[in-house]
Amino acid sequence: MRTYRPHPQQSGRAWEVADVKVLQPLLLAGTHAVVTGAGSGIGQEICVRLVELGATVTGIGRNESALQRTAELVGSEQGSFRWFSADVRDCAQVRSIISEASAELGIDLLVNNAGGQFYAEADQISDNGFRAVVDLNLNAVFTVISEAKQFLARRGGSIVNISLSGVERGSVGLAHSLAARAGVLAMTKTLALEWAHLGIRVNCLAPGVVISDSLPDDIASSLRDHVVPESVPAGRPTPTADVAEFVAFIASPAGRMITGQLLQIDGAAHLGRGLHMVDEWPPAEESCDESRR
Ligand SMILES: CCCCCCCCC/C=C/C(=O)SCCNC(=O)CCNC(=O)[C@H](O)C(C)(C)COP(=O)(O)OP(=O)(O)OC[C@H]1O[C@@H](n2cnc3c(N)ncnc32)[C@H](O)[C@@H]1OP(=O)(O)O
Ligand SMILES: NC(=O)C1=CN([C@@H]2O[C@H](COP(=O)(O)OP(=O)(O)OC[C@H]3O[C@@H](n4cnc5c(N)ncnc54)[C@H](OP(=O)(O)O)[C@@H]3O)[C@@H](O)[C@H]2O)C=CC1
Repeated sequence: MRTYRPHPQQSGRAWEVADVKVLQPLLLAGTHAVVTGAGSGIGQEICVRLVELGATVTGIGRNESALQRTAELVGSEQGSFRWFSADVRDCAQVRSIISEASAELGIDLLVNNAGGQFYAEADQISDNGFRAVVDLNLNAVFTVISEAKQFLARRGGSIVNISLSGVERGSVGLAHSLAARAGVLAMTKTLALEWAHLGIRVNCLAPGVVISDSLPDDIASSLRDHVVPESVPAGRPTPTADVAEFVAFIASPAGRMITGQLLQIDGAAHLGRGLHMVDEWPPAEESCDESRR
């Protein structure tokens, strides 16, 4: 099987640095953003960058010490960060937090980033397992958006739903998650239509393989050593900073006509052989023969 490596000219330090900041300082001054899953990984990076660009950011997640860590990471010279601990699947908690955080400020940007799944082939996913993943990655997104709508409508805000690269195709081990994310994509396009007259824009950003600090070591090394070389034509993972910068761009005036879109930030992974997030894929020939008997 062919494996992918980064272009040699791009392997030097200049290309590797996480700092891809291209947006103007204080671009988002005076705006209020709500970010779910703010205590780690992509969500944490988004919070740090939005505050740096001058936004007031409200972060939501379950783990208080993780959210506190994000609060410590954000600078204090530009915007500001406060956080609420909540499970995004809990409608009552979401309603009360969104109202408290946004009654005065309204919402200019909502980032639905909280999400995740386990990896299993479809016949290893129980009804409850399927339901749990759809609850987190689809139903909770609708809940948060519904509660935020009245505050987004005040000044015409923007919604960014963090999706998964490959959402329009398939990837082994992700039937539940891709079903949920495909639902979010359909919802994104529909709300972009329904709410355009309110000035609300709705988009999906779909990272490819992101190896953030929050991943357990064994998963991080499996992604780095197997999934990226085998599945990402660009031969490199997607840095969290690239996702954060694009979220800020979409929220800025430069994004004012961008709505109903899916942007896959993935080094062409969605055009490649697909992700195989389970061991032993394709199955050994014996097991194919076995199943034909
Ligand atoms: C192509 C282009 C490139 C595409 C490039 C794309 C790259 C993809 C890489 C993606 C990376 C990420 O998303 S990074 C995000 C990493 N973080 C996470 O994924 C963590 C979040 N995950 C979770 O919290 C859990 O997995 C989740 C199920 C969603 C929610 O947990 P809950 O506490 O609600 O649920 P639980 O009570 O634990 O479990 C509910 C049911 O799920 C079952 N379940 C749980 N884990 C299971 C497992 N490993 N295998 C089978 N079944 C499992 C349980 O047995 C239960 O079913 P019963 O026994 O029947 O009751
Ligand atoms: N890493 C990757 O390769 C890719 C990730 N993605 C997606 O990007 C998003 C962020 O992932 P990433 O940063 O990598 O992973 P993380 O696991 O670091 O981030 C997920 C965040 O969601 C929060 N979260 C999970 N469940 C809930 C819940 N029920 N209520 C509130 N918050 C919740 C977690 O915090 P807490 O547990 O404290 O609640 C955590 O901060 C996810 O949707 C993920 O699926 C997409 C493509 C690739």
